[in-house]
Amino acid sequence: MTGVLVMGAGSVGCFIGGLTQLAGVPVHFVGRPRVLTGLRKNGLRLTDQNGLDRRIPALDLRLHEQPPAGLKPDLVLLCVKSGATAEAATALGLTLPQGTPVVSLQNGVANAELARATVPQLHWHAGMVPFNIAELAPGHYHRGTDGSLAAEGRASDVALAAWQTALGRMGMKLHLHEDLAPVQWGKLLLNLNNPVNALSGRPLRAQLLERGYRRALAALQQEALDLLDAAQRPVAQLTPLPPRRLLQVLRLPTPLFRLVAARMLRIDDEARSSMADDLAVGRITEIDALCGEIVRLAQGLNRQAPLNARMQALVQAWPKRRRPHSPAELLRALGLT
Ligand SMILES: NC(=O)C1=CN([C@@H]2O[C@H](COP(=O)(O)OP(=O)(O)OC[C@H]3O[C@@H](n4cnc5c(N)ncnc54)[C@H](OP(=O)(O)O)[C@@H]3O)[C@@H](O)[C@H]2O)C=CC1
Ligand SMILES: CC(C)(CO)C(=O)C(=O)O
Repeated sequence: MTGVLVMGAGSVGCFIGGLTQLAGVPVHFVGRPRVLTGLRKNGLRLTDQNGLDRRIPALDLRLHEQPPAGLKPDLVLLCVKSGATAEAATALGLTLPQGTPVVSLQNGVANAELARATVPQLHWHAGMVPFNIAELAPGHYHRGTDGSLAAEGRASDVALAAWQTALGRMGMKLHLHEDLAPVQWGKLLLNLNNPVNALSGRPLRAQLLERGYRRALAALQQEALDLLDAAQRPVAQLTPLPPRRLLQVLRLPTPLFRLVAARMLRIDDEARSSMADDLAVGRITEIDALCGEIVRLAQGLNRQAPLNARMQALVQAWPKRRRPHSPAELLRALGLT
């Protein structure tokens, strides 16, 4: 590959862009001054829970505040939060040659579609990142859980196939799917934990070890799964257990949950959801792309999604509250006691 452009150098962009560069592909990073300053000062360090610890010196990083004019990357990775999709897509559309492939590595099910509607001249692919990435220090990004990447595409998509090969050199798998929607819905179900985690104020592992938070998550997922069934939308299984079986496991008492969900609990002690990061620094969250998507799914069926709607309201009310919800408070607020 001659070059990859990362649009949105943050946790996902720096980690996956960094791996791509370590695989021998020149990578350009477009990001905010706060992030670029850290990268210029410290270089990029990538670590993971399996012992990865690699550095890219600052001098070897290609850093930009805007997509550079005249650049013709083989592939672009869109790594901004959902609320920034339209603006980032527009900036890409102004500089990239027509037909440049762009993979959205964002959560939610609608980002690639929104980008396509905003800038139809680029070639948009949905994508999915299953693992957690945290910025541990300026320039240091850490992967705290496992999993393989997925993207909408075929082996005949030259740039995607080349990226897949490059990532393979770094031990990272990328699965290509002609239709990514079932995978995206499967990921969205898992991401219904993002607001639970964010409102808990705890790291993911500690939060999942509290039965009250797991009951809240199971209720949100059950509401979503019932609606997905009613809408006849297939949902891919992204965890060792099928989604409905996972609901039962989430509701188990904690000692049993620890035993049955040992693999799910292979999470670094400090890992938090990306929404927890947003609440911590007062950014707009992706709640509309997660619970909001379930509420819209219900509306399309002339039904309601009261739990996901309440969760959406709780996250939106965070700036007034700014105090974590205990498990009992969260269950009460969702009407689950
Ligand atoms: N972190 C994780 O563990 C995972 C995240 N995801 C998903 O990946 C996506 C990215 O998440 P994450 O990496 O955590 O987000 P981050 O906030 O860490 O990174 C995104 C970065 O892009 C910047 N940005 C936004 N718009 C532009 C622009 N027009 N030009 C340049 N930079 C821009 C943001 O700046 P600013 O804050 O100023 O907008 C921010 O620094 C989200 O959809 C998330 O849900 C998926 C799986 C795991
Ligand atoms: C990996 C996962 C599910 C949880 O960290 C995530 O997607 C996020 O934090 O947004």
